[in-house]
Amino acid sequence: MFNAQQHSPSRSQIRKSIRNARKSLTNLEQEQAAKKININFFQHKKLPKNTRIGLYLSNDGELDTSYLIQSLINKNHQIYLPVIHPFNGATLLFQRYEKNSPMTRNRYDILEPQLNCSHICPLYELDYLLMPLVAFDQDGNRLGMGGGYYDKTLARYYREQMQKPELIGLAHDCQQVEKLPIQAWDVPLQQIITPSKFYQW
Ligand SMILES: Nc1nc2c(c(=O)[nH]1)N(C=O)[C@@H](CNc1ccc(C(=O)N[C@@H](CCC(=O)O)C(=O)O)cc1)CN2
Ligand SMILES: Nc1ncnc2c1ncn2[C@@H]1O[C@H](COP(=O)(O)OP(=O)(O)OP(=O)(O)O)[C@@H](O)[C@H]1O
Repeated sequence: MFNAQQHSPSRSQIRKSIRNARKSLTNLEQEQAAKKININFFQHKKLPKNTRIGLYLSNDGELDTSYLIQSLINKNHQIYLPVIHPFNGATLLFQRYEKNSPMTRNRYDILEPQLNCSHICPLYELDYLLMPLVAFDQDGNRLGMGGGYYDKTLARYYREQMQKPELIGLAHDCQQVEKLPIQAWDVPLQQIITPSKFYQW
């Protein structure tokens, strides 16, 4: 495990080192991790019918969500993916994703659904938000790609202590660090699922 306390690395140093670590995983390791996360998720979460789940399409060595998305769709749950807000460019909208949804690439070359306002779900109507992350620590703190998209999107949710959605991080085991240097706007996670562990705070 990366020992953040001993070397006191900055957020950007941790970001760089963990992004390299997850990008070095082989295709086989990624595939095995994706299958394990699928099993691990359903072992820990018993979903009522038609659960609304915010997810993401993997990029940059992130934990591959494709098996999990397929399983959730097969069980008739509703999947929503992040779309970078077309006007403010700083927060995320969550839009319904189905097998034939038209997709487009955002400014980071990540696939997102083509904006259709009638398919957007307000954040507070999602039951779960499964979030990508670069690094997490033993207190459930999350470090992302550095755009602040999730933190800005969740700012009101955190301030007003909303009940929904439940925030769950998905990560490879190698993305865990001992302690992250945190910032005032960081929104901690309630659970983190890795291929081998389930953390809850
Ligand atoms: N799969 C996935 N989708 C996501 C996120 C994510 O972390 N993962 N996001 C979570 O917020 C948002 C996108 N945020 C991102 C922020 C920075 C970079 C990135 O690659 N930055 C480059 C610099 C690119 C540039 O400025 O042109 C880099 O740091 O190398 C990617 C995504 C929305 N969708
Ligand atoms: N609630 C907020 N209000 C205003 N600015 C914010 C807020 N949250 C984050 N920011 C800004 O966004 C920038 C990036 O934040 P941070 O490094 O925490 O992103 P991240 O968590 O790594 O990325 P992401 O949430 O996109 O995965 C910071 O410079 C910060 O100024």
